[in-house]
Amino acid sequence: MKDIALRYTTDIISSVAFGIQVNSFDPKTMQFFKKAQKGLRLTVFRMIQIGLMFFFPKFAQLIAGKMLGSSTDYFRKVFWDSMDNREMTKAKRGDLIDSLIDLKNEKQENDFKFEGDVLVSQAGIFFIAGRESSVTTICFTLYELAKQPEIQKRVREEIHEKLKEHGITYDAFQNMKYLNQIISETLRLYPPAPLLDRVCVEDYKIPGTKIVIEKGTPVYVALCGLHKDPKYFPDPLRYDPDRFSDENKENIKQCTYMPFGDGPRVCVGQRLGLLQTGMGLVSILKNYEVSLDPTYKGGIDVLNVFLTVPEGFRLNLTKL
Ligand code: HEM
Repeated sequence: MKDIALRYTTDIISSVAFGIQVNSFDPKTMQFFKKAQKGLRLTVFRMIQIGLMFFFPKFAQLIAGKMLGSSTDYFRKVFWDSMDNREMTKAKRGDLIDSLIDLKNEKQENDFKFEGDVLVSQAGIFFIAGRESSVTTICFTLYELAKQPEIQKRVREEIHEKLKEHGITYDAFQNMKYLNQIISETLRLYPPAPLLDRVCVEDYKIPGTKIVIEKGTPVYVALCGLHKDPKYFPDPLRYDPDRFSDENKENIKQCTYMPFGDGPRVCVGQRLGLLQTGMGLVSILKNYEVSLDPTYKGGIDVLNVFLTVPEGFRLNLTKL
């Protein structure tokens, strides 16, 4: 299941970030997917590196590896081929490549210049941040729906009704209220990027305590703890999409639910992330009933810095 979801999001994000069409399901055209899998493979070294980037960013620079691992040269070439081709043809696709060409050609005002690998890494971070987060959301949603067939039945009815009204369109997804509630509830229990990192910009006294967080102190927000705090989400371990119904979501306190972060550094791909997660789920749920595989034990990948399903994640799909 994770493999299918990865191929699906790879095809979408490669289009958005690198401006190219790939088909990761076709053995003849899956080189891009294979290179992504190889470059982004989570080795112990890579996990240490990601951990250092979060907790000791200065130290991480000393042992900096390449963001796209051993596939960096491949992705660099794909990126520049796409940029050069776009500049030559002057075509516009409304994707990241269009924006990066504009940035590159603008007058560069200060010390930070949009050139060379700085440009490549914008596509790289989009690709990394946008691919696996939706895969995680798709997988955990299907897992929860397999555990709760009545929720699955209700959302499937909605999907069929809205597809009949609107076809597979953005409007259809916008109108699938229950599906959107389901995705929100999955992101509460399983936030794919479970740690927000900030640096305190001025001394701050925590109200009602004597504790002062000094300017310059790194601050980490652990989303799993926040999203499962019974003060904000009663019976927090229960998967209940109705927490996000129109009436109930009014009661969610600001900054207690932040699967996409918050403030000026909020996730730039939030809408796309929701859309690709939603459409992935629609494609599966409209045609397949999802049930638990008795050999699969559940849980999360405990070795990963990000929150994701463990190795061997599997579900049964039955064609309707
Ligand atoms: C379900 C899907 C997604 C989730 C849950 C998610 C979550 C997050 C979170 C929590 C952050 C940190 C925000 C903060 O610090 O306040 C973030 C940053 C970011 N996200 Fe997403 N994201 C998703 C999808 C996407 C997609 C589809 C893209 C792009 C195509 C994307 C691109 C980015 C980028 C570029 C950053 C900033 C990274 C940086 O500051 O270095 N995300 N995302």
